[in-house]
Amino acid sequence: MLGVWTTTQIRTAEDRLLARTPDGALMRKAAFGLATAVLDLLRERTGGTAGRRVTLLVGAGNNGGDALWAGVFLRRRSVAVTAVLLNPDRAHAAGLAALRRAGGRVSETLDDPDLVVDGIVGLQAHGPLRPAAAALVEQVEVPIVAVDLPSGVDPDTGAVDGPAVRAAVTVTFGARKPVHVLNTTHCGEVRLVDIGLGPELPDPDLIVLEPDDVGYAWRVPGPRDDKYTQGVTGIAAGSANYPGAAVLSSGAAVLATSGMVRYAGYAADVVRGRWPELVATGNVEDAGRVQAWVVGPGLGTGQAGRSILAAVLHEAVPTCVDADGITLLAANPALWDARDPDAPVVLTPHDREFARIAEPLGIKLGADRVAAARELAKRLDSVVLLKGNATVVAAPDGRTLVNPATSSWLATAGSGDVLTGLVGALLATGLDPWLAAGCAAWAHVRAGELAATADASATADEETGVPTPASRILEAIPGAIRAARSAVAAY
Ligand SMILES: NC(=O)C1=CN([C@@H]2O[C@H](COP(=O)(O)OP(=O)(O)OC[C@H]3O[C@@H](n4cnc5c(N)ncnc54)[C@H](O)[C@@H]3O)[C@@H](O)[C@H]2O)[C@@H](O)CC1
Ligand SMILES: [K+]
Repeated sequence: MLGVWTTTQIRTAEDRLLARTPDGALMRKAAFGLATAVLDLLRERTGGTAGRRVTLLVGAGNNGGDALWAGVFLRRRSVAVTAVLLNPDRAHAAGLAALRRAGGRVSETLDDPDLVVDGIVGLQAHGPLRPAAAALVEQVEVPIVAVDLPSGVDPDTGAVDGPAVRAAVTVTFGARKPVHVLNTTHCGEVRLVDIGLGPELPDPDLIVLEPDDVGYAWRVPGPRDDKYTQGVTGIAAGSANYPGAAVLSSGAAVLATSGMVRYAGYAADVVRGRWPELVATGNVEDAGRVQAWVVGPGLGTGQAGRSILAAVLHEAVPTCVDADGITLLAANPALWDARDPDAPVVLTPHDREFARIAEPLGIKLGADRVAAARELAKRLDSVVLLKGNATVVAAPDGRTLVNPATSSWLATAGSGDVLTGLVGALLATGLDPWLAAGCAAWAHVRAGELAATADASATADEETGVPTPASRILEAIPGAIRAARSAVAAY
């Protein structure tokens, strides 16, 4: 499990650490780690380091100071270093003097570098890049190493509102900040340099699940288990017009766990034809006992869908409500009010569904997606899984995890139906609903990655992957589970 801390938490921890550390020591530790990453990238991109050219973009604060001190270390490895000072009067004085002594140059232009270091702004960043910085960044045609975070991106929300640095590598210090998991597109590869902050940090504000966390949580059958004891999943999805959603959600549940899956709805024949191991009936009341329901994908938003949703909520077991189920809930608050408050609910909205259900409660989905998901989770006393490039999963008690995307291939029709089936299957195993949603989101991303690359060792970025329809994501679920389970085995 990886921890993520807000900038306020980090500043407080840094102040405590600074108070018991000699002047400048932390910055030099940070800068040394930064220089190491720059050298690695230079080697990777140019085959060497000596004589290569690095330009530092230096802002007014300590972020620029880190860049200048890294320049000093780079000079010791015979790298030609140029510093462009965005605010010459306020550049970090000691760092600038040391760089000059080490033979670094100050220039007003980029000077045709092999690599650029973005030390424009760090923890104190507010709003988009200012015009002078934006103009410089726009001219850069080589890889950028961001100091602490890519300038122009909000450190706490990852939001971008105007020009911003898109880094190949981001080198951060002491602890991961929200930007590093909420906006992987602008951060690139994130490297964490230890500056001894650990003992000063409180509990993290957000967490990111790692493969072994998912592997531990994923229930597998033991010698005494049968098909019922592992949790039976019920799927109420699809309609006469949209049987596909039912096939995808049911399939994800069938592949996710070894327990039984039941289907209830208008697509029973189609679903049974595709998944013979599943037990299908026409309606929820006849489905038999399940430990968790999935309701919503492809249900339609008319009277028929409304009745199915009401029937599922009446069962009072852990339930994942998705897609049309969310739209129906938003339009029929009475259904929500009538549910058993002790039966956990996981809502899995995309942005528009989120707005439908949250806006009547006065909750707006703005730049701070974590805050919005938390607020809705609290207000509805439910787990909220807010889909997006980074998926946010908030529990009513405030626990929040982020599942960063590794590519955008999952943005495809039917992809959400697969995710819902995974959530439902994990709920049925009795897993804590917040963790169930988080593990499902992790497996979904991993399956998308496997499907897009067809290579278990690769991560799928836009350069190497191929479009991956939802049926392919579905087929890759066993590979994703295997990846999580083998991470446990390797431990
Ligand atoms: N405090 C510490 O213990 C450590 C701090 N470190 C570095 O210090 C950084 C924080 O330094 P500071 O607190 O000096 O603040 P920053 O360097 O983040 O900000 C400096 C200045 O940038 C300006 N600025 C704000 N938004 C801007 C924008 N959108 N475009 C252009 N300029 C903008 C502000 O006027 C601000 O004064 C961290 O990000 C990290 O890089 C590291 O050296 C590690 C240790
Ligand atoms: K920066």
